[in-house]
Amino acid sequence: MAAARKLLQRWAVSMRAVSTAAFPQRVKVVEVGPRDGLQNEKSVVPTPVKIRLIDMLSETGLPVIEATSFVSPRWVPQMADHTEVMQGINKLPGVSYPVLTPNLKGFQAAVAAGAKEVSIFGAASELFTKKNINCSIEESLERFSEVMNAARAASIPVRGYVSCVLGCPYEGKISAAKVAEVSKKMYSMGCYEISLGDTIGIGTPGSMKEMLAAVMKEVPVGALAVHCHDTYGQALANILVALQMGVSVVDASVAGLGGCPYAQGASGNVATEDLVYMLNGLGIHTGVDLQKLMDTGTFICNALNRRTNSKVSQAACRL
Ligand SMILES: CC(C)(COP(=O)([O-])OP(=O)([O-])OC[C@H]1O[C@@H](n2cnc3c(N)ncnc32)[C@H](O)[C@@H]1OP(=O)([O-])[O-])[C@@H](O)C(=O)NCCC(=O)NCCSC(=O)C[C@@](C)(O)CC(=O)[O-]
Repeated sequence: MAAARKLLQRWAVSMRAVSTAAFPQRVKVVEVGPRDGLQNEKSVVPTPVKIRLIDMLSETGLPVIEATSFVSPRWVPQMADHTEVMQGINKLPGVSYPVLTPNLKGFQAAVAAGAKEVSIFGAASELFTKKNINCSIEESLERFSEVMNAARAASIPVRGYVSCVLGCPYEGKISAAKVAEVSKKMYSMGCYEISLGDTIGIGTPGSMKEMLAAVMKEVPVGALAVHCHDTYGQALANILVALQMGVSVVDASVAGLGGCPYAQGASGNVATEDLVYMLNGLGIHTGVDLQKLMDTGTFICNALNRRTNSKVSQAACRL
């Protein structure tokens, strides 16, 4: 493993020959593996495994680890142990552990379990919104404003997701104007950050550029994040375009775990290991220890009895 580490560092340094003038100097990596990664697992992942995963991720230097979601256990049984997870993890100072809350009920349960930050999740597609949270876009925004009011009263920061920004499993193409409209509404409500989700990983650098250009007219780039699933192998390329356009917050999932239960066939998010490797190569600071991250990926893949989706971890295993 020490040899693998040395080689990875050497490659990362040699890659810095690439001009980095156009990129942000620092990127905040938002780890979504414990939530986005595990919500779609067929067999129930034992709560102690989830807690160990989050505790290992906390030791890697990641600043944000999305821990779980306070959604209906009938809709997403895999997240039914949200309270036990929130109360079982070792919360390190300086790391935030946001959770998903679709409505006021979820928000109240999250706060009771000790959450200090939450995320609301909307979409730029009517059909996806219906399948995912059982309401229209307009109704979802009404529910979110109740969450925002309660969060404001409790001084809890709220992140907003907009799904299907580059395509929808039910409606197909989604216009950049619609993504910009929903993003603007969620930002105006008080979300401190809007994470733009390519839920089915169908985007390309071309469609990412067009969508971001439209959204950036409505929401400051400093308040934007990208959340790229890797279904079509485009995630890193799409993220690179986002970085070039000034985005400095990127979501990722350790070992590339995951998918959305309401987006059939969608694969996991970009693997955090691959993202950190690319950012290291660009000389962009993340504060994340790649080796510890790879060890964490190995832990969760062994626990789930599956192969990692991280190309970097696959390569390191062959060294
Ligand atoms: C939003 C609901 C609850 C509406 O579901 P509903 O059935 O319309 O809700 P309802 O208000 O009619 O209530 C029905 C029952 O659910 C209960 N209920 C109501 N709310 C909650 C709650 N918060 N927690 C626990 N229970 C709840 C409520 O109390 C009631 O219980 P009953 O009286 O029948 O016993 C449901 O559709 C749901 O839970 N959906 C979650 C779907 C989900 O988690 N999807 C995955 C996350 S999104 C994603 O992955 C995309 C993202 C973020 O990663 C970005 C990207 O990739 O694009």
